[in-house]
Amino acid sequence: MDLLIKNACMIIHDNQLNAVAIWIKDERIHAIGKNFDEGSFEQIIDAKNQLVTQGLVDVHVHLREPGFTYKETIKTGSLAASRGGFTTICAMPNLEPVPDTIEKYNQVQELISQSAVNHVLQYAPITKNLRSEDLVDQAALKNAGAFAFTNDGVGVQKAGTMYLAMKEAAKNQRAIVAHTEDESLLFNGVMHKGEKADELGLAGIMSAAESSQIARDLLLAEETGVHYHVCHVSSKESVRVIREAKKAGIQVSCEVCPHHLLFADEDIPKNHGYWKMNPPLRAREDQNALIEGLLDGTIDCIATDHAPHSFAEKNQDFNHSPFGIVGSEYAFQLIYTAFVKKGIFTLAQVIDWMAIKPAALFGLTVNRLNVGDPADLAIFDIEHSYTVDEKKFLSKAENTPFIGRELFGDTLYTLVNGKIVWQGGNQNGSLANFR
Ligand SMILES: NC(=O)N[C@@H](CC(=O)O)C(=O)O
Ligand SMILES: [Zn+2]
Repeated sequence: MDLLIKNACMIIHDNQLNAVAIWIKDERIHAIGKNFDEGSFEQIIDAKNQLVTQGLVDVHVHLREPGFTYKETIKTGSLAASRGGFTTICAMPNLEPVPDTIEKYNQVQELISQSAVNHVLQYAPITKNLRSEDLVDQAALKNAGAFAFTNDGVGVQKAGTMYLAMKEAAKNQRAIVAHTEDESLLFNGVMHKGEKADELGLAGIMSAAESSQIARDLLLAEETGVHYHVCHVSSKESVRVIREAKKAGIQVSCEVCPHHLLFADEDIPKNHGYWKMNPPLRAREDQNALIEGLLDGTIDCIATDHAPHSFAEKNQDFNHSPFGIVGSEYAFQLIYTAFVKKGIFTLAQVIDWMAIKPAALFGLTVNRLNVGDPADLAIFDIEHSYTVDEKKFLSKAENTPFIGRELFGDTLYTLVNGKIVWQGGNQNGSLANFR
């Protein structure tokens, strides 16, 4: 089918292109230009006053299938991501069973091929059952399609285990993606250690629980030469050690989550599970260090850590709720509203952090808006504002502190391989200067 997106505004490397047309044919971008004969297209999308971007890429989501389908499924999680403009998402392996053998990994792949509406790439774990003991067979899982290895949800507690995993991953040319958390430094903490935790009478998690394990891993990454990627960096010390490691030539990359960029612990209004996530919201200076880290290139990309849980699980206080918040459906909109509209980030930077860099880090195929690229695209009505309404979520879950927030940038369309997988409300905004 031939589809034309006309009057598109696109940002390519800081240049804004207005009123261009994108011709999509056979799942790919066939041509980009101005004067196509509209009569020869089966479908035409008029993107007047709207922003057309490469499909967004989220390297950190939890889809919960198999094992926890009451929280989310591959179908609902991938739909939620499509609504957010994501065309590729990378799913964490803290599932039941953990896909730590080829058989179990292939079973998840089969479920993905049956029900995902966008590209879902499944991570394989670093160790069997996510425990810091036996390594998985990386070479076999790589052959089965594993694009990277992670124990997200828990840290790899033993340095020796991490070292051996990194050595193997370097050999297999795969990244080690690390949730860093030294369990001996947790002391039953449920939120960031500081005044707010004291005020709420809750046990705190010190930043060093995260940053000390990053420091350990950076030296092991140097020793092994592996590509080491750090999940959801949350503290200023973590940013500092990663910045130093990059200067020293260590092959490290990292991601930050929207909630850590938008909030600090002092913003937590009450002792409620919708504010509980791992790592926790830290101090204002940590939040500022994360923004700085993105701007100076220490932090490579933005990832949501979409972590759905049931209402009953999350509608409790900090001591009883599990960690995690959902994020797929409004991540771009949060960043656009809080940072681009205020002139802190440019749209080109955000597209880089949410579409281009995350794909490049792991060698994933991505649309770069070149002719011949897969037609993975999102169209945002950038000036249309709406309120985050959990009742409209496509995710099964609604656990997020962003409920009720006013955001700009409704997702009008998400296209995967040239096929419309999400179509939103059709409000016309006005074409502002998107940068
Ligand atoms: N981030 C969270 O708070 N929770 C995640 C695990 C994780 O990403 O660490 C989950 O699986 O629920
Ligand atoms: Zn994690």
